[in-house]
Amino acid sequence: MTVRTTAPPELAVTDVTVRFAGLTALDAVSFTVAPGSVHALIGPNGAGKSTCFNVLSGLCRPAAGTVRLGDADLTRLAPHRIAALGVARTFQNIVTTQGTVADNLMLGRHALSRAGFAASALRLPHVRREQRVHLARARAIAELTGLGHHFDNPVALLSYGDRKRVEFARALCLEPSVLLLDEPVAGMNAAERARTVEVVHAVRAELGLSVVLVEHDMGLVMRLADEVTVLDFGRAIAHGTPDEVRGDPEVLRAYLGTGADQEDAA
Ligand SMILES: Nc1ncnc2c1ncn2[C@@H]1O[C@H](COP(=O)(O)OP(=O)(O)OP(=O)(O)O)[C@@H](O)[C@H]1O
Repeated sequence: MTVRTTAPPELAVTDVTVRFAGLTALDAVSFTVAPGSVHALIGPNGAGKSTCFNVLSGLCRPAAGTVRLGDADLTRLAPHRIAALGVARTFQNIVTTQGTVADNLMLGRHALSRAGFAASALRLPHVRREQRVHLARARAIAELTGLGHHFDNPVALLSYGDRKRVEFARALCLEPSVLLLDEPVAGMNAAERARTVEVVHAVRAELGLSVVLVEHDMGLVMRLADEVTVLDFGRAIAHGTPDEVRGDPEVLRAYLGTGADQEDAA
């Protein structure tokens, strides 16, 4: 497995505002994802977490504000350009069912392939060499994400948790410097959740990338995140370590004013 030798660039979100008709879904939201860190976005339903992910991945264009990855301005770029600049994402509700694990991971490598359509169709020697390199890398990513023994298996035969991790591994196959994980454990049982936490730790340690996480499972957020940004009605109401935001009065108020059930309330 290749280990990143340079830190990924900082991801800086500055004063991002998104409006849908009369509704301000994000209101001058700013936060910074430190290189190599896990940064969680949390908040009650409708707080603007998905909208924020959609801005980061180019699916939603902000009315104002900027998103920068190091020196690159990602604001308003098309999704494929943002992916090419090193920001990959998983989707909350997409669970792959077609092809083998290898097929899905090779789709993730496609954007990195230099071979043109004609050369690929003719299976020229340099194309076959390139394919072998991509396949070896896809296999290494499958090992890292706990899917190595399933590499040649049809995805449809895997458990739900493994299928969700195929989506995760496919995003890693883009060799991102920032990975956007949208509810990576939604719908998983306790064992699958624990496994996913281990995999995120392993990926981060091995690949050194930054992770931005939207997740309702507060236990997982507390175990994984270095920093947390709390959104409420489109505003960033708190930033800090998991312990800092857990004790923040405004955060407790946002979560129905109790705070007692924080582990479940988000
Ligand atoms: N395409 C859209 N058109 C109109 N309103 C939208 C659109 N997408 C989101 N919204 C609204 O923007 C606000 C923020 O929604 P968003 O989905 O970003 O919140 P969220 O924090 O991800 O919520 P959840 O935890 O329920 O997924 C909500 O009031 C939502 O109804």
